[in-house]
Amino acid sequence: MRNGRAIKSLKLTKDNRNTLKRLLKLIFKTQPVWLFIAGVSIIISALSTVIGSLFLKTLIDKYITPLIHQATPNFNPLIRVLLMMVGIYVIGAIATFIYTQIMAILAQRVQYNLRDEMFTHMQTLPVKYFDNNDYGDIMSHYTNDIDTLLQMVGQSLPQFLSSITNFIMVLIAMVIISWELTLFSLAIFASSIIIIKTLTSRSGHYFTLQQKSLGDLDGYAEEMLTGQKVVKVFSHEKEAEANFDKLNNSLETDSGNANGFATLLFPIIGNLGDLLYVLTAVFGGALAVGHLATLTLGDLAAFLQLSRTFSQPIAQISMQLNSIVQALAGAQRIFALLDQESETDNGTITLQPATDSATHRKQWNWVIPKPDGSTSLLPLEGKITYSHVDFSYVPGKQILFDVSFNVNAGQKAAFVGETGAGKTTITDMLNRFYEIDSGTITYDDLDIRNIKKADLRHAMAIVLQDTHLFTGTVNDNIRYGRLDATDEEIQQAADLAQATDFINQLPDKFNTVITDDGGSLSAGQRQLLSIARAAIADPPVMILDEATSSIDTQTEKTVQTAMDNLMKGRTSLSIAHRLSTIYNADIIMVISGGKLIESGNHQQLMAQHGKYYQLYMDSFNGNAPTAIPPKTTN
Ligand SMILES: Nc1ncnc2c1ncn2[C@@H]1O[C@H](COP(=O)(O)OP(=O)(O)OP(=O)(O)O)[C@@H](O)[C@H]1O
Repeated sequence: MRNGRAIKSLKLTKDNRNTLKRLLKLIFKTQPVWLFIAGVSIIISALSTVIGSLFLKTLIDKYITPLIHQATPNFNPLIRVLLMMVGIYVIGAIATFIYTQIMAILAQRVQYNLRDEMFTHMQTLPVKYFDNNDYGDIMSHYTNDIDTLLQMVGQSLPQFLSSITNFIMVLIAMVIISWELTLFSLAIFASSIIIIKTLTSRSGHYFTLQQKSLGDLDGYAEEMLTGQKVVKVFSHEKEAEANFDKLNNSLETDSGNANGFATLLFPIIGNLGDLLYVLTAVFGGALAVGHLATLTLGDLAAFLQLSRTFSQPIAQISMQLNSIVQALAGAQRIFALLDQESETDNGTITLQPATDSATHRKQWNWVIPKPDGSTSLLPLEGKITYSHVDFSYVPGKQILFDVSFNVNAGQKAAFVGETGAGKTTITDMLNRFYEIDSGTITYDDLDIRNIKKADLRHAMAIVLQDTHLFTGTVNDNIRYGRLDATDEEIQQAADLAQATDFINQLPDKFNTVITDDGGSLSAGQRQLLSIARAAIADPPVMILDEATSSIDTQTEKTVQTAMDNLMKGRTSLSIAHRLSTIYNADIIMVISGGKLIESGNHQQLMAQHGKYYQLYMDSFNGNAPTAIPPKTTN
């Protein structure tokens, strides 16, 4: 089961209690003063209910009953106390208004902070996290989980606290009036609690299933949306629909069960309240009539009123517990994301710009700290060396075996090999998306583990097979490579990337807004923009994953020219899917099953008559050109 989906049992287990504690701490940290005011308002609101009910006893015994025996009753004292009673309830209503408003605002604040914290933390997570969790799942933290949490902090939690406070105060007031009647009510209450507990634990279980089904459905819908073209191309619409129906059905069943239980709870508990009321009235009447307890008419009326308000919080507590339990599932998933370990970085070597005094060209230096606190400088050149590199994504399933090679600054290196051989994995090791198991990788003879990750990544640019464009103008998308690039530099990068022609045909040229990951552009055009983006970053090392997507021959030529331009004067590691593009590479490395099995230039490898020779002949269906293009260097 994947991390994001690992929802644990939702009974109020230790884990759940810890989540609740952590959440309460978070709420407290957000606005302690307002939280305190809300707490006081909850107490005032509960007090007004109790005092109002107790007033009923005084009202009946001291003001109404004596009036019955008076020939000319004076209603003024009665009106006075009635007004006082109204005053008490008004104060209670104001207090309720205050705490509900405060909690609603507080909930928004908590939600805002959590979203912010989640997004900030997400930026620090290693690529591994995104490789191992699907986007739908991660997205649902920002939508469902946060929403249920908002509901909980804004409504369920304050209502729950208010119900508990009411419950305690009402209980005290009931004992003051009659301990016998209170004991009787408590006995009935205890039986209700047992029933409620059974129901809520069942419903908690179903809510967990519901959240999980929702995550599955979201994940699937997202996957189908992003892969919609592939679904259509392979005519898998029916299967996609059938799978969706399956997930939708299980969501329906799970939410049916969860909500069925939740809606079942309210009437059951409501009726328990009525039962309590009737039984208390009968029992209280019997006590009074049988003179078994000193109960006045006022006592009985106030007690019945209290027992009414006593059963209400019970009904509410159980409902609110349901929402809280449901929100805790979301909170647990959010905290699980926040607890994901950030990418660690022990690198101390950094990059620093320097201007070459002779050429006035901007250059970069590695700044290497020394034990005595001083630093030494080393020019950034772009020499890459792998020594005996082993790597596994998952422990026990090794992908790279003893990979060693050297690419000098300015050289072109190309990786070839069957699909899944490990070409992309080799290049991913250089920017430390993953850590190698053993061996070393050096950049300008510096172990990359000693270089700060941000600076290491700054020292190279990647043009991926699947380009990603952000919503924004063409300018913005190219500038993503270097945020301080001027418009003129962007123009030059676009020229280098052969992208100017097509950009000028767009409605607003460089200011045309691109949406939907550049959906309105062709695969080749998207590739050219991503080449321009890499060109503007202008690092000495380029990693190029050649596009496998079918682009027409003319565009392919343009992309190739753009790539060649990009490689000029730099070290390049390219993953070649078409052998025709790598004749003039300085080193061609043949990868098979995670091992480097042959290396050399085109002529050397052809002369070996090994795997490369075979691949080359196969790619021309045995009709390889007899004259092999001569090796050229830039
Ligand atoms: N994130 C990952 N987690 C686990 N295994 C992975 C991951 N990425 C790749 N692999 C596995 O590593 C192996 C090498 O994959 P890699 O993408 O490096 O091959 P490749 O030679 O670049 O293939 P292609 O030419 O198809 O792009 C494959 O078996 C692949 O399934």
